[in-house]
Amino acid sequence: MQYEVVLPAAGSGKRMGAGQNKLFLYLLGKPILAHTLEVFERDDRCTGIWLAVKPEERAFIERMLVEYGITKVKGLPDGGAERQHSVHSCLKAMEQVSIVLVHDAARPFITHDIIAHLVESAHDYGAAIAGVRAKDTMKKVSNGIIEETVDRESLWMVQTPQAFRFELIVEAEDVAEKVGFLGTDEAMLMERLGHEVRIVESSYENVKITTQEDLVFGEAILHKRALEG
Ligand SMILES: Nc1ccn([C@@H]2O[C@H](COP(=O)(O)OP(=O)(O)OP(=O)(O)O)[C@@H](O)[C@H]2O)c(=O)n1
Ligand SMILES: C[C@](O)(CO)[C@H](O)COP(=O)(O)O
Repeated sequence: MQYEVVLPAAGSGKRMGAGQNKLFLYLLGKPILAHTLEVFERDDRCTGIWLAVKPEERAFIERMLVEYGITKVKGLPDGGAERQHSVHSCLKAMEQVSIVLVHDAARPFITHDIIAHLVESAHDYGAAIAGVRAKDTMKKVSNGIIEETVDRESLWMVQTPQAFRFELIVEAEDVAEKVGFLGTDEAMLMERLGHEVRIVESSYENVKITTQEDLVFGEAILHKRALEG
């Protein structure tokens, strides 16, 4: 089952505090963005990559594509003020496909087996997202006071990729834009329209590089994988 992937890469990395797009930071001698691009370049099921970029970073990223031999990129539309807008910008630029994946470019450790499971689930059910079960006790807090402990058995920490039948996510993004709804992931846009969204068990290694600590964890993951061969 083939798919195309949307990689939002137009963020500012404020929580990283690096003073630049965190995707340009290096892990083991390679930019985070290059690590992520290589995953999809090397996946035979991936027939196209769409990158949402900041206009002022487009030329730099185009040089990165050449440097790392990335040939599947079909377009680099302008990103938007919010992640959702960047994703929508890519969807608007795409031709109709069967399955589209939305994946944070800041998650370079995703693997082909999880992608394949997501694509299959999206084909069968319409929408499927990656996640892992919560490991810590989760509580609702208000003004520094515990309000409620949430039953951990039903809690998942949601990741990307998030995979969809193309027409379903395009409709959900269009409706969200029309009514001014802003979600923190694509699944929210589907849920609010009453669509069923399946979750696929992912890996705790599929971290989103967000703060400085994630760089340390990320290098450790790469070293571990290098030792595993
Ligand atoms: N307006 C935005 C915001 C985010 N992203 C992308 O969405 C992914 C997940 O976003 P996040 O981790 O929040 O990245 P940043 O927005 O850069 O981080 P911060 O919120 O700390 O500024 C990243 O690959 C980021 O580049 C994007 O394309 N457009
Ligand atoms: C989409 C996401 O990665 C799922 O956990 C997350 O919501 C992105 O949040 P961010 O603040 O835009 O990085």
